[in-house]
Amino acid sequence: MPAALRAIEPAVEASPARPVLHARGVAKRFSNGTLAVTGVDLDLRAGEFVSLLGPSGCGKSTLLRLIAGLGEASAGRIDWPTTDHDSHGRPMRDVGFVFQEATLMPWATAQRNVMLPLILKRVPAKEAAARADAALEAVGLGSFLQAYPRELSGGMKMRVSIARALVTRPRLLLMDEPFAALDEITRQKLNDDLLALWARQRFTVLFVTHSVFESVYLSQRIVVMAARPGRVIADVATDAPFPRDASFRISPEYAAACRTVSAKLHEAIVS
Ligand SMILES: Nc1ncnc2c1ncn2[C@@H]1O[C@H](COP(=O)(O)OP(=O)(O)OP(=O)(O)O)[C@@H](O)[C@H]1O
Repeated sequence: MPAALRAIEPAVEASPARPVLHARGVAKRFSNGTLAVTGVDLDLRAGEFVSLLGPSGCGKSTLLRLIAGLGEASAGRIDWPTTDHDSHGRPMRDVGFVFQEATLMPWATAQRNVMLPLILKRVPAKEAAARADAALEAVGLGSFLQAYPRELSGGMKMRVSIARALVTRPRLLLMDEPFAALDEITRQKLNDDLLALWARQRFTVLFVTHSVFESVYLSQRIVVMAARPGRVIADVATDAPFPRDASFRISPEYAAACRTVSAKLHEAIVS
């Protein structure tokens, strides 16, 4: 296996049966009284690509943040059945997070940005640099290691952000509308490149989007949420085989899956 791929190999073997996350009855009420999500059940298995789809305000980001440990659930449980626990019995969540904004350090090169999570884990600088270079190569930025964010396009910045999230080989990659701010052509290219990377590495992905088309193109399962209060109303499997490419986008199978998911999204909006 080329070094670039080995460097961001996931810590978990891809196995469709191996559970990564098991959430039951998860609720979050904020201090102002807003019930952002309630009664959420969600299972993720190793190597799965799952999308969370729903209208604005249905609690997609809140759920992602709870899974990442960036906030406590008000009720319910989020278990990590195959994850080690620390001495206080807390799960070592081991997630990578990609936000809608690339959130790069503007004063640092692409390489230094991607090294950051490794440096925070006290990985020696030389090893961190080598792993950052390999991760950047894997997202197609091998020639931009020393570029600063201001020298990169929006799509390239997002690639750096993905490399930074994957460089620690997380058990679960959480992506919160990562491509929403990009133009359609760049977005489709990044969809393709993300799928190609996922096919090689088989990390587990939970991907938040507003787009039916994006969710159907990328995912094996689409979890549809409704708002007020935020809750899961459907879990739709998309059986089309991988790899998926431009021909899938114009296939009857894709159109049919988009219709099914659109109908669920419509239910979510009117419910
Ligand atoms: N920190 C907070 N304090 C109070 N209410 C919040 C907070 N964060 C989110 N909310 C509310 O919780 C609900 C769910 O918000 P959330 O951002 O999770 O939804 P979303 O589906 O990700 O929305 P969008 O698609 O617009 O990003 C909304 O009503 C939102 O206003």
